Amino acid sequence: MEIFDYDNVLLLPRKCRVESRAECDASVELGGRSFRIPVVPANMKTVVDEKICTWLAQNGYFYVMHRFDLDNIQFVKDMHASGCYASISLGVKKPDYDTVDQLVALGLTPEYITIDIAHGHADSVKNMIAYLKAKMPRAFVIAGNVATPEAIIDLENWGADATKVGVGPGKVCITKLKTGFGTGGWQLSALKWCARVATKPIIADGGIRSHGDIAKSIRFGASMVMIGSLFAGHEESPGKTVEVDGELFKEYYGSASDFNKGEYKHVEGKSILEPIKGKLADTLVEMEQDVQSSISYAGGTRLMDVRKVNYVILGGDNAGEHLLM
Ligand SMILES: NC(=O)C1=CN([C@@H]2O[C@H](COP(=O)(O)OP(=O)(O)OC[C@H]3O[C@@H](n4cnc5c(N)ncnc54)[C@H](OP(=O)(O)O)[C@@H]3O)[C@@H](O)[C@H]2O)C=CC1
Ligand SMILES: Nc1nc2c(ncn2[C@@H]2O[C@H](COP(=O)(O)O)[C@@H](O)[C@H]2O)c(=O)[nH]1
Repeated sequence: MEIFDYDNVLLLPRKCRVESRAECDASVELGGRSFRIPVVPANMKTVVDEKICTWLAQNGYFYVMHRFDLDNIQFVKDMHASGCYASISLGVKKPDYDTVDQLVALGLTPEYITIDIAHGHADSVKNMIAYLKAKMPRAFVIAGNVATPEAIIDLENWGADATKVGVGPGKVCITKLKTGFGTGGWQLSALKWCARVATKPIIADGGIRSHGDIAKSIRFGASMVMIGSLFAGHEESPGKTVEVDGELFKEYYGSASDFNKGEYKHVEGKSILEPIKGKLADTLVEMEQDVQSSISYAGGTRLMDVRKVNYVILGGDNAGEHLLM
């Protein structure tokens, strides 16, 4: 198997087919809705809150609300009252089943439900998918996180409508160090490996460090990417603002960090400071423009044209040009 990651792969251009990058369509379809870009901010407490999720939904973007210290019922009610789709996260424990029961009792169905646990290739996820499919058959269920083709096959067979790939590549992740497991350092080739067997959309989660990594993820089989660190340092970001030597930063911490959990038990995340870099809306526009440029370099007009390009691996044992024959 070829092992590579975002920083040692480059995509190869094909003859341009547009006169302007504005002709390139960066939108993607997921669960029956079209979104402006194939990007979703991570469902983490220092990345999204109710206000940001509402703004994203109202402006044509996909969002997944986090599941920590949150009244999911009220959130779904508020989103629907604002005329927006509701996209929530669930775990696999008793309170998560209670949430589903309450939503059903109130006749509320979130349009998207993300089952979000560290080790998503598990019977606990199988059981939750089955419960959701029985109680809320119209909800689009995303399940994760996983790292192998076996896991993708199982999650899809268990009924997931999409899967989320990435165990340990995140910027505030310490899973690799604490457990010796994961896709940290080879997330892009893990994505490629998983995509070979996938028949439903994959969300590539974690490890995106620059906008060009979005196109690379699409090339290797993702339909969408989930990003935390690139979103955590905006003026509106929910993390605490911290001043260091006259410079402003935002706190960004892992969902499995003691900061999020409130205790030091099974900690697999840390806290860092992200420099503040302006408004979220501006970053999203820049991402859209950069994805449009990627599509134009791919010689295409639509997002999935990026899948057709060749690539090179720089350095290492797998170095070389990889041509689509
Ligand atoms: N993408 C990634 O690499 C990672 C992401 N995270 C994020 O952190 C948050 C908290 O995750 P998580 O701790 O799973 O959530 P929860 O604390 O809600 O745990 C979910 C369930 O999975 C069990 N569980 C968790 N890890 C394992 C494991 N390695 N093996 C067996 N069972 C396990 C837990 O039991 P018990 O606690 O008793 O073991 C619990 O029953 C989530 O948002 C998750 O996405 C966390 C780590 C890695
Ligand atoms: N191993 C851990 N992974 C975590 C934790 N909290 C979140 N995450 C994952 O990271 C991505 C975001 O990655 P980034 O590189 O874009 O910053 C997020 O979507 C989760 O999958 C954690 O505590 N430990």
